[in-house]
Amino acid sequence: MTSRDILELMKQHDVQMVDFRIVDVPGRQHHVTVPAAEIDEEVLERGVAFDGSSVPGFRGIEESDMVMRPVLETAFLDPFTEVPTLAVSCNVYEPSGNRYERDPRYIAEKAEEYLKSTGIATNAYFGPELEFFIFDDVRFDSTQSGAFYAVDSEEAVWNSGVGDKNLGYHVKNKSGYFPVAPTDTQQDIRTEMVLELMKAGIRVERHHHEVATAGQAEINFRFGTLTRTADTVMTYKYIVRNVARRHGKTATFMPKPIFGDNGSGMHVHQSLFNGDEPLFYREGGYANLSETALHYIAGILYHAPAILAFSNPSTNSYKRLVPGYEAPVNLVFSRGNRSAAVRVPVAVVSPKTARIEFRTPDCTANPYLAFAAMLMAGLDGIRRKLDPTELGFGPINKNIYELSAEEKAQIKSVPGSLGEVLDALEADHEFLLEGGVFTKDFIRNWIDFKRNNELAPLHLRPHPYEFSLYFDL
Ligand SMILES: Nc1ncnc2c1ncn2[C@@H]1O[C@H](COP(=O)(O)OP(=O)(O)OP(=O)(O)O)[C@@H](O)[C@H]1O
Ligand SMILES: N[C@@H](CCC(=O)O)C(=O)O
Ligand SMILES: [Mg+2]
Ligand SMILES: [Mg+2]
Repeated sequence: MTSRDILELMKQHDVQMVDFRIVDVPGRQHHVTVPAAEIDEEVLERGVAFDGSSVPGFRGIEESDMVMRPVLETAFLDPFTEVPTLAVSCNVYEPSGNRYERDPRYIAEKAEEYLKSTGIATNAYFGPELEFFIFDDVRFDSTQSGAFYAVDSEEAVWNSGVGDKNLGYHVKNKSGYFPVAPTDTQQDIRTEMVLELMKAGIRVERHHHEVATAGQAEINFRFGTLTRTADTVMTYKYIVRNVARRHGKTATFMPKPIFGDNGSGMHVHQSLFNGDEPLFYREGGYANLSETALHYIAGILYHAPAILAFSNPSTNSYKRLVPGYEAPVNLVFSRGNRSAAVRVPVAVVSPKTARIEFRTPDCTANPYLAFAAMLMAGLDGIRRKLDPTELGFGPINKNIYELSAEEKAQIKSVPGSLGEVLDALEADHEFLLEGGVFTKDFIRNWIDFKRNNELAPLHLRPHPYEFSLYFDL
């Protein structure tokens, strides 16, 4: 897409505002809006200035002038604004014209460049599956679970069956995976989300209710290249949240909003291709995987404690990674098995769909950083020819939650806290520095940011559940 195409698109849709968006270091979008009358080819090329000192994770106040420059192929008509507005993702530049080293999008692009430079493959494909909850209301209730108590539509249906007003079919509370309406009350809102995603140019594959008893959803879209897929994740979250808001509801991607129910993950399917040639398939290999795929898996599992600092970067992430809720708790790989950190989907067995699924990540990840970190770990596995079995990562074909104590003792677990993974990243990050993809400054900044802004403040605050445990002691 060229600047001229954008100007043409603006004319066609009577666009009155252009919304320039960047992603901060933790993974939130920020924007600056410019009237269409101010937009010409030069502005689209040069970008717009902004104050970098106010963006979380960016630089200090002493050197705050920065520029956001649009990536034209990311443009879409924003369905949530009152006047026609074109939204576009941007790269961040220094006033000197250099790319800004802490821009997450730059790190993602560098990872793709690095992949090409290794000669291993030309493309890495990523297919993330984002799960989320749609709540009617979010309240605080320390007696329920010692946490925020979220009210969802299914529960509202359940309650509507109580009392003498509802004389019709009494809808029972949801159990199991994906029962049809009226138990599933969210089909229409998911469909509306899908239609908006499609209008924004995202190729949606399907949507469904997820396993949680409360209103949990999943909308799957087609895999793509690393940076563009991370762009899609940002647009997806924006659209999902704003369709929910349109209905007076709240969508959250928090990994474990409800104690005792399934959490929300962002499993990431991955494969490497050399041009058109898929590199992860070998008929007759374990789950029809090639040696390259096995080395890639070994790299991911070997560096998992460090990768999790990017793929599971919140204190809440570790409340999801517990047994019994389909979230992985062990660092092993397995064909078909959903209790393993790396699953090899075997339902589709063609060379083009041969892929691995890393199930650990969740949506609190900044997708640009998490995908880049996974690719770097997988490539390190390929470069060093790591063997997942020699390293003790399986394969395991049983339900890991149900292994005996002796069998479990042989298996490594995923780390249990944000503190642990930040320590792991501090000790293991050389593989991320290859090709200058991540910088030492970025990793230092990330660890300090997470420790100072999330871990330490949480540690200092009395937790609601402590009231239930200790208030009357
Ligand atoms: N070769 C490939 N490389 C990377 N991703 C791929 C490839 N082929 C398919 N995908 C993507 O993998 C994802 C598969 O999602 P799907 O929901 O089927 O996975 P699943 O793990 O079986 O589901 P769930 O975990 O919800 O049970 C989709 O985003 C799809 O586009
Ligand atoms: N919600 C589960 C995954 C369910 C699934 O396999 O789709 C998780 O936390 O990862
Ligand atoms: Mg799912
Ligand atoms: Mg999955």
